[in-house]
Amino acid sequence: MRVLVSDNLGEIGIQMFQEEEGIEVDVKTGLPPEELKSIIGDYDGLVIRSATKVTEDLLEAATRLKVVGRAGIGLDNVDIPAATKRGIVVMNTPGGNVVTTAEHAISLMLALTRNIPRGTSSLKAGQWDKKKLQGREIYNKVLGVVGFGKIGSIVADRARGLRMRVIVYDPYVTPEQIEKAGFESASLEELYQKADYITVHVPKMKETMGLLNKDAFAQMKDGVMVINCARGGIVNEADLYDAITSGKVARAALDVFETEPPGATPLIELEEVICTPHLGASTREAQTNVAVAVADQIIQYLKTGTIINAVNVPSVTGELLKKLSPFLTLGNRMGCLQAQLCNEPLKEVVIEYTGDFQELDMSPVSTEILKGLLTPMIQDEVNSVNAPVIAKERGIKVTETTNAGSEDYLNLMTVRIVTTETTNMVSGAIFGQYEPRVVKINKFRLEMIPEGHSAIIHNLDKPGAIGSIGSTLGNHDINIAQMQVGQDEDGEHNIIFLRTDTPIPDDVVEELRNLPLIKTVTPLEL
Ligand SMILES: NC(=O)C1=CN([C@@H]2O[C@H](COP(=O)(O)OP(=O)(O)OC[C@H]3O[C@@H](n4cnc5c(N)ncnc54)[C@H](O)[C@@H]3O)[C@@H](O)[C@H]2O)C=CC1
Ligand SMILES: O=C(O)C(=O)COP(=O)(O)O
Repeated sequence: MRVLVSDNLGEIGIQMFQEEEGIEVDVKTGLPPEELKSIIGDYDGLVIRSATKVTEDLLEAATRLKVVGRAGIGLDNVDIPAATKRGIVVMNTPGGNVVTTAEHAISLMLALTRNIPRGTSSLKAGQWDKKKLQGREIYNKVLGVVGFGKIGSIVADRARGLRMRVIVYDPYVTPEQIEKAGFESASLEELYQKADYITVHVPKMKETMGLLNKDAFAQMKDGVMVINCARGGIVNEADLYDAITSGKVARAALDVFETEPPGATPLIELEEVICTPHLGASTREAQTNVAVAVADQIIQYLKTGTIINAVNVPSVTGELLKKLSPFLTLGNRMGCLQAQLCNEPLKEVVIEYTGDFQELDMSPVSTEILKGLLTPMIQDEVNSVNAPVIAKERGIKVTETTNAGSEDYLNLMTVRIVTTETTNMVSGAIFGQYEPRVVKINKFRLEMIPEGHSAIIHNLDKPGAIGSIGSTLGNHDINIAQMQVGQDEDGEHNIIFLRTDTPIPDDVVEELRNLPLIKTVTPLEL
């Protein structure tokens, strides 16, 4: 497995890759997009921070890539839908840099209020601007925190320690939760009207781009100060420039920019603006945390399939993986069996878990069923990341239900598929601890080991039918490894499941089909 680190990663993370048997790591930072594209096809894993842009164009060349790991939080530089479509897991390391980033927001607020950058540069230029650089206290001032997630809540807590009055707006956190944490919950309008300082801590998304714009500034107090340590563009830069030059906003502190690096823009050149080059997460502690986390997560995924902190696929911890492992195998085989039993356009897949599944997150098994089902049907490479997306793209409705009781089995999985022509049902269970069995195909009960070269034969339940199958295969030197006969409820028909040591060639399948008591023969590869 080869891993490429394309942005600066803490040395400890690189060492972890180097020390891992079976993993080779290359560090190539600051590559122009075309150069990165020319080498990405050689790698199974990619480690990034905010500089590398993981675009659809790059992913097109990433034929081997299995995982993108972001040493940090924001994933706005990754085309997540494009990665998902290609079956690439995208993971970040939430939590590792949140204290550091919150401390940076607080540092910027204090530096802004007390003119620290301007004091430094004027003193270095030989001046002593005491009067001009008078600041103000933050004590008892109102801080409006927009976004009460991991970083916003730490900023609120630190500001409380500085004896500020903190008000919070976050539409996805209940007022009770905000109040329980000891802060005042506010609407966005109230926050704009009351705050002396506004700091944003929301992700960059369609809904948050330009959140602080012309209309928002118009609602704010005169002389408000604005801090953006989240993402460029959440505070609209052109509108901020106008709000500062018109005197509405007194000052602003920016760590992030609409384009990075931004160059010398009119906004940055304003005396009222202080800025840092996306330093929010840049401390030794945070970079150690995120480097260790990303290296650990990527190693675990590449070596064991354990998924931690992925944003485009459910997490599967080692423990869950162990518990689910037999069901994953069974699910894949059941999907694969269904695909071969009815190869007509799929409309719907209904997955039912009956029995002792209540405590388990079965979504990875459902994905594995879809993977098994879609793989024989389509050309594209289907995997456990993109199977649900491919199903959705093809207009296949997928539903999953979990029920408590099963009459005959401790755990029963049923996959019902609805095609344009028919409905087909397959049920499976785990025997003992690990043995997958298909136990029902529509009305037929059986106990079939779903693996290898197999065939399903429908025949009339009359003497000689089974013998004729055995002799036909024998005549062609095909050894039967397992044979199971299930009887239809009407007693007239049988379903025969055969497992053979070698595949049954097409001409032999045809010969079987022509036997007098045989109705259908479906060869299977499971
Ligand atoms: N400057 C830097 O170096 C760093 C910047 N960041 C940025 O900070 C952002 C926040 O990080 P975390 O706090 O860890 O994320 P988080 O996911 O814990 O919190 C985000 C919060 O924003 C809230 N939110 C979403 N839409 C909102 C809206 N329209 N209005 C108000 N609130 C809204 C969510 O409910 C959530 O509580 C990241 O997405 C990243 O872009 C993160 C780390 C370092
Ligand atoms: O973690 C984040 O979201 C950050 O913005 C940190 O960015 P960086 O890793 O310092 O380029």
